[in-house]
Amino acid sequence: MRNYVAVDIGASSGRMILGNLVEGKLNLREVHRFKNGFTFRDGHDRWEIDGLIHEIFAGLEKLKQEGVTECTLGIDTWAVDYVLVAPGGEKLADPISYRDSRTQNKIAELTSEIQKDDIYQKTGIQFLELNTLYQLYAEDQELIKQADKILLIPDYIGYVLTGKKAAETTNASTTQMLNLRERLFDKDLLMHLDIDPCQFAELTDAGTYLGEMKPKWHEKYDIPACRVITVATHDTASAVVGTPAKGKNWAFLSSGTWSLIGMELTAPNTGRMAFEENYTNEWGAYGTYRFLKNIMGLWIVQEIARNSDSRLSFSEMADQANQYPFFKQIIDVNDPRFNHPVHMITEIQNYCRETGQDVPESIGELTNCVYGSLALRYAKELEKMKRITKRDIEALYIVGGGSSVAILNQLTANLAGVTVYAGPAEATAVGNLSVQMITEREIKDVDQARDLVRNSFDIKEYKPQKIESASVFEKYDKIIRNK
Ligand SMILES: Nc1ncnc2c1ncn2[C@@H]1O[C@H](COP(=O)(O)OP(=O)(O)OP(=O)(O)O)[C@@H](O)[C@H]1O
Ligand SMILES: C[C@H](O)[C@H](O)[C@@H](O)C(=O)CO
Ligand SMILES: [Mg+2]
Repeated sequence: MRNYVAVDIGASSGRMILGNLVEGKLNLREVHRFKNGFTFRDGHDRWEIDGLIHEIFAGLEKLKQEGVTECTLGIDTWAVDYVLVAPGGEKLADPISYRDSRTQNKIAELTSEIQKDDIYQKTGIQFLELNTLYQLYAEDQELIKQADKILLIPDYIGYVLTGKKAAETTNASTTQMLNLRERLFDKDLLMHLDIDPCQFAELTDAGTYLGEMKPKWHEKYDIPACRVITVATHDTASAVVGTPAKGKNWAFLSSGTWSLIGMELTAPNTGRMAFEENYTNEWGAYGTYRFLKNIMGLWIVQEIARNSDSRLSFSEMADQANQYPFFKQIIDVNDPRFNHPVHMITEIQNYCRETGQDVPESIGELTNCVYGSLALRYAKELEKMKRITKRDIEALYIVGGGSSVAILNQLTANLAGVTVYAGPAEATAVGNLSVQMITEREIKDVDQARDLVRNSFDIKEYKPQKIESASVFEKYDKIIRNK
């Protein structure tokens, strides 16, 4: 039996999951879980990248102690953030989080120098201030000059483990610097940022063998022999691979810190409506495109938890949210004020006060407000996607931690009028493992992987129930318009 290990590090948590194929089913076992998050250091919000790498070795040591002597390993993480690597291979600084304030107003500045439409036609990527393009535009230019390589987070971790540098395409596309037609980092954008093309590693597609674990790590840690495979290293791309979809007219919602709602296309859509609605064409595994929209997601719930000292678990917060009527308060979850406020609870309360709504006080009321507002935004975006792609959507597959929120799944089904299939919560890790198994030829392709997911996990179905939604959408539109 072959051992596959997924290292899946999201913005709020990381996990290492052992996957095995046993009698036609995918067996998962969580080996190690750890917290992730950024702290304010040296003038910016920074990730503890050394700490994350230490957690990977801790998880591998646990595996070895449990008798696993060899495995393949794939790494996926959140997008856009990078490490500047010196010619000697050491990092020049701890990576800065995409939520850092350094990119505020950088889209306006850069697009006063390069037309927004030009950037979109080159890259097909949504305009978000967190994109690598604006981070590098805001970066310490001296530090960039010292960098031999600019490696995105999962590529950097792969480099530390194996000594091999790569720029995996699903994650590289999130930089908003890949040229769709040339399938290279766009020369004009690089020149505008005064970045030498060789400061990026060679573009590498998901499903490529990267290398063995460096010998020095076997001297330092008692770990299995690992062959590292470059998977779909953008966590959302792995989540899409691990989505148990079948047929054609389906959409996905990768629901975690972010809610990424989209469709898997075989060609990018950079038409006028896609541009005006700020839809993105992130590259998917195996030549697909993830036509999607970033929605602020359960980050807002995470911050409510943090503001209330996490005295309730996420499931207790969901239970309490359920005790109140939905849509009593509605917020625009994508309002930039919710990106990184000093105090999320206060921010939500101020928003409700400013829009003439009752102010939510308890954790239950606040969580209720967020869930109702998310479900409304999901339904709105599904409608937009149908108009832009001229394709019907009959099913929405919700995967990730957010798929555990039954009421959110049901509200979404009711408002969108589509059947929602929820799970697996660890779809990202499942997609990571699937690409490893395809690369090792233990399974044939993504279709077979998705069949496997359907047969291996409990996927819950939420049929749309008839609700009076017209007034809810009217209230939503009025609040969003008048905010
Ligand atoms: N049992 C639960 N009940 C309610 N909400 C839950 C539950 N479990 C997880 N969640 C929600 O899912 C979110 C975490 O989802 P997930 O684990 O997919 O995120 P992540 O992988 O850590 O981060 P990222 O989205 O960056 O990948 C939590 O913030 C919480 O809101
Ligand atoms: C910035 C986010 O990381 C990115 O947009 C999103 O796709 C993601 O990676 C969610 O984990
Ligand atoms: Mg995740």
